Amino acid sequence: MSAEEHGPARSDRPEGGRGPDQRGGGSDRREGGSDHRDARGRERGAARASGQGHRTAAAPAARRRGTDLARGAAFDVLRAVDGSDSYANLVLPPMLRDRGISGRDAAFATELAYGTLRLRGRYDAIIEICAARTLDRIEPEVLDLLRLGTHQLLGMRVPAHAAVSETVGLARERTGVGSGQFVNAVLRSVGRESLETWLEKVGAAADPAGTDPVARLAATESHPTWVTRALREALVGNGRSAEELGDLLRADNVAPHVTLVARPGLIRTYDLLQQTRNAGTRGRWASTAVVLSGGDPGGIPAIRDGLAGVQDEGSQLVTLALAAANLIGERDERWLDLCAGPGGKAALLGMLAHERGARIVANEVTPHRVRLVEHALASLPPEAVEEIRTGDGRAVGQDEPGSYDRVLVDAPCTGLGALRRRPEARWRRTPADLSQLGALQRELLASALDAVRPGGVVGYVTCSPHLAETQLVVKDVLRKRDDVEILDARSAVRRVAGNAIPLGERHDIQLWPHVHGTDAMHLTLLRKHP
Ligand SMILES: C[S@@+](CC[C@H](N)C(=O)[O-])C[C@H]1O[C@@H](n2cnc3c(N)ncnc32)[C@H](O)[C@@H]1O
Repeated sequence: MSAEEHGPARSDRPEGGRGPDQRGGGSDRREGGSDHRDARGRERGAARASGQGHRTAAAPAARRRGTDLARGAAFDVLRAVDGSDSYANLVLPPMLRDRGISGRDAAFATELAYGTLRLRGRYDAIIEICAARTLDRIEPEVLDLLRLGTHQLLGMRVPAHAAVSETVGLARERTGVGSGQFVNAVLRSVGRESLETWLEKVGAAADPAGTDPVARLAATESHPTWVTRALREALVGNGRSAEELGDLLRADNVAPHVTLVARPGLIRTYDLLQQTRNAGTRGRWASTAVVLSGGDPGGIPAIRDGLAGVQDEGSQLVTLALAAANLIGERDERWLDLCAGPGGKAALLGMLAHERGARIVANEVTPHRVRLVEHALASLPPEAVEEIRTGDGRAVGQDEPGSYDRVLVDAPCTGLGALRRRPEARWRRTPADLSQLGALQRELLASALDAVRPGGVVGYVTCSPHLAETQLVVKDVLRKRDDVEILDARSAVRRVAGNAIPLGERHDIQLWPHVHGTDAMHLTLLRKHP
């Protein structure tokens, strides 16, 4: 899972660890990865020359074994995701380690597994056409093999003969000779057309009358239709054009660069940059952000020592903005992170508080995620942290009314703003999640507003742009109270990101992957009347 996490606890990785697509061993930033591969799918030409490829002196037989192992690992990841609800980014890295898959083979396996999962919707539509049968009439294991083969053909540009023969070989090994023939026939059919032609066909199948561009985009850009419609509504509801939808969906299909946060007071951004040895550049918006062009963040000393972490720039920005918001009244000494696990924002917030002589309380409901918060805050000076506690954030407002100067509610949400980081997430979520999470989001925000002192500020944050999790939650909670005003969060964000950052007409903030290069984070700043 990513450096940040959203939604009910499903991942147990400390902030400093590698997130989805935040691994070493390669990058699948292209929609489908490198386009320079030799007959066995290895990178060559520009990709190797740029140093992305890991050079080895391995003999051809050993190389062959490497790519076979990589394809086998990608298949096993898809099976784990399908069969046991596992998360690809939690399953793949240890699998690569256990099987001794490294360097270019690890990069190949990563591209293959994550890219296939992201583009599954698109590939399923193509496979259905080529197999001339509905997907429910294909064995799940065989379907995964077809998806992997299709991604090699259309997403990774592995030469067709290698993509087909290697996948057929894997099919024979894993699912029997009969399935090998079927896989061979379907993949040959896939390989007969270009990606562009397939996108035309898939789009036409999804929108035969030519009247439903959203259904067409959902199919071609591989998002569930309900998610696609919700993202369109979110664009429009935030004053952006529905015409941007394609760009947004395409941005979701590209793995983001790993972004680091230099925790203020622990390390300067300049010094973190030095430690990246020319692999890092400054972030676009947050003064704390360093963007890596490649490599393993775990190898950077500041990450190992907890002076820096892996954190999306949007997460940094909303945290910095909460700290920059204007309070009324002098006191600014107790800050609360109501939903802190696994602790990325709490670590940044804690250091921002410390710089000002304030202290943070980090609250989290799930005990094992409290351990992650403890890990994330371990490198902070003891005087920065008042308490790390296990508790239901919904009770804090009643238990400690008016106690805090600043409160962060980074609410559990669908995570629809971080799809680029979580290869399978878009296929897991359902509209039913919205109502379950919506009730919790409202209660947590109401509790935070009770817990903040008069004149204090609450930051309501989601990693989802869905209107039902953002604007509607705030509207509903405020309908029941008259002691709160919505601040113009744009001025706080401009103070920390500069005036060039594109923001809309609204007082709340919605960031976008295709505009800001961040996750689609939402921030509303609310101040209690003094
Ligand atoms: C979006 S994540 C927070 C991410 C975190 N701020 C970070 O940057 O690392 C939401 C967290 O809220 C927690 N949570 C869910 N229900 C809660 C509740 N009732 N009270 C407190 N925390 C809750 C989840 O376990 C999850 O860890």
